[in-house]
Amino acid sequence: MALSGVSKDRELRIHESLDELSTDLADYIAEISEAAVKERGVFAMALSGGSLIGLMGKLCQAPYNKTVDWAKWYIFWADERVVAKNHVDSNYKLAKDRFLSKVPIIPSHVHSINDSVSAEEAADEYEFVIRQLVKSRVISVSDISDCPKFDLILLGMGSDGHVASLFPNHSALEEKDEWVTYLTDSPKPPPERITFTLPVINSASNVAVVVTGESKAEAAHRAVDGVDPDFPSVPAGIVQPLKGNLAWFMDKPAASKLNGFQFSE
Ligand SMILES: O=C1O[C@H](COP(=O)(O)O)[C@@H](O)[C@H](O)[C@H]1O
Repeated sequence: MALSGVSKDRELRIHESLDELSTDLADYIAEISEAAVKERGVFAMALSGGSLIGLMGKLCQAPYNKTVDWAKWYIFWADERVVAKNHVDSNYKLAKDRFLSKVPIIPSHVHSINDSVSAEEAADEYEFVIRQLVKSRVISVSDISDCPKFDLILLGMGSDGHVASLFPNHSALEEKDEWVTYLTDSPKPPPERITFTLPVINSASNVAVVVTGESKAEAAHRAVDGVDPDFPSVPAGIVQPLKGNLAWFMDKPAASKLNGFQFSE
């Protein structure tokens, strides 16, 4: 790793290259899955879309393709665009093409949204599915928030600082009662989306935020370097698991505007 450090309970893992970041991310996911399978017998992970999925590519290669206990994996989406599953904008399609089709995860363990109903119905149905899987303990439950406790939630971040489909100044950010909410006016196309709410994200055992590229440096600075009344934070800055671990994976361009940290080589 190029640099590592801790800031306000966030572990910062800053890498020289995308290749190095991908290897570290694959190691991190494999370790968390192994620990979850040992402790609970299953591993429940929620994905996002975007650049994150390409950066997970090493999980499809040796040694992980042989060492990971794929049959125990359950896959969810922290956010999804309400489009057909074969649509170019579908987060499911991206994950299927680049990751799920290359590893032996059991198809019935892959829980994607219903793409043939409205965004509101898709969010309600997805929350219902998650509630059933909490009941059967495929997904654990938080002892402090009454929310599902995913073993791992993987988030990307947009250059505006959004995570999942929680955008700056959008009312979905304030949703406290639902586990899954919906948008019909996403500032980034497509407009119709479902998203995990902040209480669900912040109830996970582990959350990783994966951020690359200079276009995200300003938002990463806002999120990591904290809140100042004249310098508002962004949704990524409010991701702070109540009891879980938070790790930020960055390349150097994304980390180039961070300040105030002690890094060790
Ligand atoms: O719209 C979305 O954008 C974010 C960030 O995507 P990236 O390509 O800039 O990494 C993604 O994490 C989210 O899941 C997706 O729906």
